[in-house]
Amino acid sequence: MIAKNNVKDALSLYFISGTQDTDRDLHTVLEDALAGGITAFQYREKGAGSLTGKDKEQMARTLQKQCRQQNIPFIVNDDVDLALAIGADGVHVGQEDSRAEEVRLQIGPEMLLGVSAHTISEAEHALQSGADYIGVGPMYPTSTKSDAKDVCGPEMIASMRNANIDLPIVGIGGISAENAQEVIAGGADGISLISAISTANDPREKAAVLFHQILTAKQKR
Ligand SMILES: Cc1ncsc1CCOP(=O)(O)O
Ligand SMILES: C=C1C=NC(C(F)(F)F)=NC1=N
Repeated sequence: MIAKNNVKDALSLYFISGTQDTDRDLHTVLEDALAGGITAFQYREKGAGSLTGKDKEQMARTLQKQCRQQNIPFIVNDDVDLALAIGADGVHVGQEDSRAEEVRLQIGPEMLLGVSAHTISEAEHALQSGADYIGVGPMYPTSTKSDAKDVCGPEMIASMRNANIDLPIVGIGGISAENAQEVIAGGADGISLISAISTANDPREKAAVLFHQILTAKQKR
């Protein structure tokens, strides 16, 4: 179980993927990304052709093992039952209905709870619901999530900080090596991304470049 006192560091370079996000074997992509220096991984199996049931559980268990070997937190998107069944380090849920409070009761105080937030009020609600971190976005246009909300940009993170929201925040949506620094400059503790790594020719190299960008941006703050 990840120590809750260094969630901000753990979220510096937060890779998210499901089998739908790459043409390669996801295990290989994750292995490369871990070698490149990602600090957290979220298994997000979503959309047409995604794994379900036992296949999904087996995939989750093998990916979790890869993360465990590197002492990297393994988070499950949405599927709380799966997260509990395999003893994941955390779950990430959307803001819809009062899901976050319910999920916190289901997972207990130890597991990490991540909540998506698109506005200051959603961020405050997530905080009250017991979230350990919030994912704010989309930072930039993205084609990875078809139902993504309007682009809010790193400015949204800055306004959350000005509203004294000091929960760990990761920016998400359309993040690449070219704009990662802006997201950190906006006040994020880390960046989370899918396609920049899942579709990279060399996921290891890409992760290393992104990690360096984040360190550089954090030193400039
Ligand atoms: C899951 C999610 N939530 C907001 S945007 C997004 C997709 C991010 O994918 P990418 O990093 O490829 O833009
Ligand atoms: C929709 C999402 C929004 N944010 C995040 C995270 F980056 F983890 F915070 N994960 C998601 N699946």
